Amino acid sequence: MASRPFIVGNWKMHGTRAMLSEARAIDRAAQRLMQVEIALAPPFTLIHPVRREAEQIGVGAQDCHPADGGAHTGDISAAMVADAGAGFVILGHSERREGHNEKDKLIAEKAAAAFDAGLKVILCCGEPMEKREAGKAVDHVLRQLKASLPDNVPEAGERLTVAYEPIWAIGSGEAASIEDIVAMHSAIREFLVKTFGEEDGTAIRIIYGGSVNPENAAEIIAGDEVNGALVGGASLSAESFMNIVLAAQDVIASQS
Ligand SMILES: O=C[C@H](O)COP(=O)(O)O
Repeated sequence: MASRPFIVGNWKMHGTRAMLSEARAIDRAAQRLMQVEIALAPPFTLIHPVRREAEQIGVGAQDCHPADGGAHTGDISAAMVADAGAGFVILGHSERREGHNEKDKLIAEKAAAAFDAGLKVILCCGEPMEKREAGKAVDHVLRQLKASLPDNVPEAGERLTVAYEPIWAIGSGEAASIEDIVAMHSAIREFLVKTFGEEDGTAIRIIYGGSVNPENAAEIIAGDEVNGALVGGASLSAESFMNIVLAAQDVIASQS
């Protein structure tokens, strides 16, 4: 695990302004938990309000369009989310790959646009159950990752985070086993070092997502090559999200 775990709450399509009280509570609690890097990715409509309310935590978007602007009704560019106050964008989430038929090439184009706009990128990858059962999970994830990366990743160690999210673990209440998580993260690390060189390849954070909750967070975050967590359902209440952050803080304390 890295010295400073990265815990990101992905609110998905949840949240109206009533949720701002949760963001405020998370931000207040974050002041006492500086050993953990905390961020929220609310829906587009809440990026600016969350940024205004929360000073200690990172704020990001859940998608962006690959073009700078133009006739794309309903879409939002990377520069627009940056202007709204986002510092990063989550790309390649399986819910976008499946629900919006997003392919690796488009995701790589979105990532290039995000980097150009000065954003950091959390790039998601993960296998469906059939691939895991067929013993092809690692091959599938590495192929997906390779194809979803843009040709140029500026300051990769600092600006790229990889999120490993096995599709079957998302929202199922059934996280992957720690052995499977560590094995996949180690394979991803090897790929990143090969692709970006020793320095950047070891600095890129690899976080795990898929049914992380306050009960399983410590075991997952303490895993080798696990640098944090991408949390969906359990990030919707400040209490459960901060219990995950506290678990990460305890892991750091126990290792120092
Ligand atoms: O982006 C977050 C992941 O899809 C995990 O969601 P979950 O924690 O609800 O399983």
